[in-house]
This record gives sequence, C-alpha cells and structure tokens, in this order.
Amino acid sequence: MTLYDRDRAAIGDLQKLRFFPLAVTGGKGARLTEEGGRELIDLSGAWGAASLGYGHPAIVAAVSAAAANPAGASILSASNAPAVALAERLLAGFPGKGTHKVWFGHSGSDANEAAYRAVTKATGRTGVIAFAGAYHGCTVGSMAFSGHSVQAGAAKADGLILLPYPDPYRPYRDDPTGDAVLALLEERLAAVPAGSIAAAFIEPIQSDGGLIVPPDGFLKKFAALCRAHDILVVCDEVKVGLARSGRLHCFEHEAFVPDILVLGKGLGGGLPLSAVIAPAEILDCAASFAMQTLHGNPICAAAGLTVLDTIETENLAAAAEHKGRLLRAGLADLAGRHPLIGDIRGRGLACGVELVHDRQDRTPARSETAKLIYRAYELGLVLYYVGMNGNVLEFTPPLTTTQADIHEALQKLDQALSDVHTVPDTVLERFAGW
Ligand SMILES: Cc1ncc(COP(=O)(O)O)c(/C=N/[C@@H]2CCCCNC2=O)c1O
Repeated sequence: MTLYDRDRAAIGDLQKLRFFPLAVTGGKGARLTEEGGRELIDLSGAWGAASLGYGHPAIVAAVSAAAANPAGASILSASNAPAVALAERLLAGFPGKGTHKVWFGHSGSDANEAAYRAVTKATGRTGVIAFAGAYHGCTVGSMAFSGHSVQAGAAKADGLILLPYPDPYRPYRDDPTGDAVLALLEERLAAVPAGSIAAAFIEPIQSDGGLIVPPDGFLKKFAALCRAHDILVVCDEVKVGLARSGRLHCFEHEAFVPDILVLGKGLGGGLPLSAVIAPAEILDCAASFAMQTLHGNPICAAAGLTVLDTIETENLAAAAEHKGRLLRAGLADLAGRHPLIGDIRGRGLACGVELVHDRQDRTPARSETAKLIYRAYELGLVLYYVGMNGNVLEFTPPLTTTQADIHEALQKLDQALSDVHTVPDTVLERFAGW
C-alpha cells in the first residue's frame, strides 16, 4: 500500500480537504518531498502556516532547545519564560493605543472564538458584524460568525450582520469603491438597537473567500463607521499577517489600527500557535474562561519567537513585497497566453488568480480550476484554490521562498495551464475539494 492508501485506510475524511493524492515524507525550504522522493514546490505553504518554509535552521535550533529543556507545557496554571517573552514581543510590535495584553491559542479557530466570546462577555453585547466569504474558523464559535460557503450549515451567532465583502472584480451593486457596502452597513445598524453590536470581524485581505484585496480606503472607512457606533474592530490576520502582505501587519497598508488583532498559522512557523492581541479590559474580563490545556506551550512559543526574530533579521516583509511583485508580474505574463486567467491580485506573498470561462462575463471556471491544480501537482507544484465559486488559485508560499523557486513554479504553472483540458473529469471524482 502507498502512504496515501494507508492515509485513506487510517484517517477519517472529517478533517480532509483534498485535491490530489499528495502524501509528504519531508520538507526543506519551500519544497516538500513525496513518498518515493519526488520534490514539489509548495506554493501554499500549508495554507500559509509554513511561514519560514520547512526545516529553517533557526526553527530547528529553537524548537530542539526548547524541547530539550521544556519550561513546562502550558500557560494555564504556571507561567513560562517563552510564552511571556513572546507576549512581550507581540505587544512591542502592535501600535494599539492604551494597554493591551495577549491570549495564546493553538489555531486561528480557537483564537477567533476566544476573541468573540471575550468581547461579548466584556461588553455584554451579543451582536457581531462579519462578511460573506469569511473563514474565521472551524469550531462552533468561530463558524458562528464565518460567512464562507463551507460553513453554511453551521449555527450562526444571534444578531449576526453578514455583509458582502468589497470585491473590486465582482463589486457589490457594481460599486468598486466599496461605499455601497458601507451604506448597507449603515442601513443594517439603523435597524438594530444602539449598543447591541459587540464587534466587527474583518480580514484585511479576504483569503478563503477568494484572496480579495479590498478597495483602497475601505478598511479605514469601515473602521471609522464601526467606531462611530462604539463597535470594536477585530482584524483577522491569521493568514495574511506577520509580514506576508509586505508589512508586518496587513492593516498597516490602510494606516488604521484595529482594536483587536488575531494571529495564527505562520506565527508558529509550522507549529500550532495563535494569539489574540486585545485591550486588557477585554482579556482580563474573566478567568478560566477561554483555556485549553496546552495553550501557551513553551516549545510552540519558542517557535513563535523565532518566527518574529527571523521576520526581522531576514527582512521578510520587504522580501515578501518584492517577491510578491515578481510573482504577480510572472502571472501577468502567463495571462497573456492563457485566457483562463481573469484577474490577478494580492499584496506581498498573498496572491490570488481568479479563473474564468470568459473575461467579459467572468463566469467562474470551477472545474478547470480543480483540473489545473491537479495537473500542477502532477508537474510538481502544490497549489490549492479558494473562493466562493471555487475558482481562485491561492498563492501563500513560505516567506523564505527564493526567486528561483518562483521562476521554476511559474514555468510549471504555464505548462499546467496549457494542459488543463487534457485532465479527465474522472480524476476529480476521487477528491472532494471544497
Ligand atoms: C483568515 C483565517 N482565519 C482563521 C482561520 C482558522 O485557522 P485554523 O485553521 O488554524 O483554525 C483560517 C483558516 N483558513 C483555512 C484553514 C482550513 C483549510 C482551508 N484553508 C485555510 O487557509 C483563516 O484563513
């Protein structure tokens, strides 16, 4: 039996989001090694979690040292040096006014859920604003204010106001500025009792909803409108934060500062680690309220400290900005030869390529997208798709990806685009995708 066959026999489908039979035995840099030794370039970086790629020497050294002399295993009932140091580092890099503190978790889901539960507890308000297409997590609490189609069946939060995300390529009410979304929010707020909304959750680039960069100025106007109604603004930067967008924090592109920042994925450099940075009065509103045994694990915290150090020492925000421009320029070159490419967008190394049947009517090319990433896998690329129409290639490679990796990946993608129509429909029957 192959490794993938053993996976199918031993691990349930519950947590699988599969597009092709990738079974990994190792990794180095931006490359994964399959059983049998084939190397693939990972353009997803494990959905953005492998921020420093695989086997980064600094991570290996930090995790090995922490594992050899672990400062306990949790922050719940004993403090530990790595977690305290990481909290201090995160606060030093957050420009929020007043006193903020940190909550540590394992995932973006538990962090968003903790943020939601804490703001409703601290304010006594139950309402929450969020966006269609938003993926804030896969726990009951984080699904309650997520708007992605994959969580459509989940129970939604009482008083949830779900807005269309301002998408310049598919603009709500044909308004590319996003002002029509703000007008809708004003209408929805007028229809609820004043002071009933606790917080608004927004991704500064909506990732699983289609790697959508909002129109310039939207985030700042959205935050101002929320604050005019005394509504806390929560930025979910689990995927696009921590240098990926070309700035340390993605919100910096819009010169506004959220009240609460949620981090995850790349914070752990491939280990399970998330964090919420929020005003002390929110995170001190109760004790033993949002806890899991291994929260604040010192080995994961050591990894987090190394990620932040490496972002600084290797200047990874500027690197992401530069390499992202190279990537998008290469994708634009491909668009000249492949009409399937309808739109190219992103900031830094958070890029999206929307595939359409026709550039005029922009009908989503869902089937071709699934076939393309399957063919790309056969050619040696790991690349997944996102979007409410399942037609947006998502590029969130390790921030340490080299220019040579990008060049080689673009060549393989060029070939995959040429080959899409050779991929039989039957291939997709084995993989559920989104
Ligand atoms: C902006 C944002 N916020 C929170 C989450 C949830 O993070 P976890 O999957 O670490 O719980 C995510 C997770 N996104 C999904 C994870 C499941 C597989 C599909 N691709 C993602 O990136 C996210 O993108």
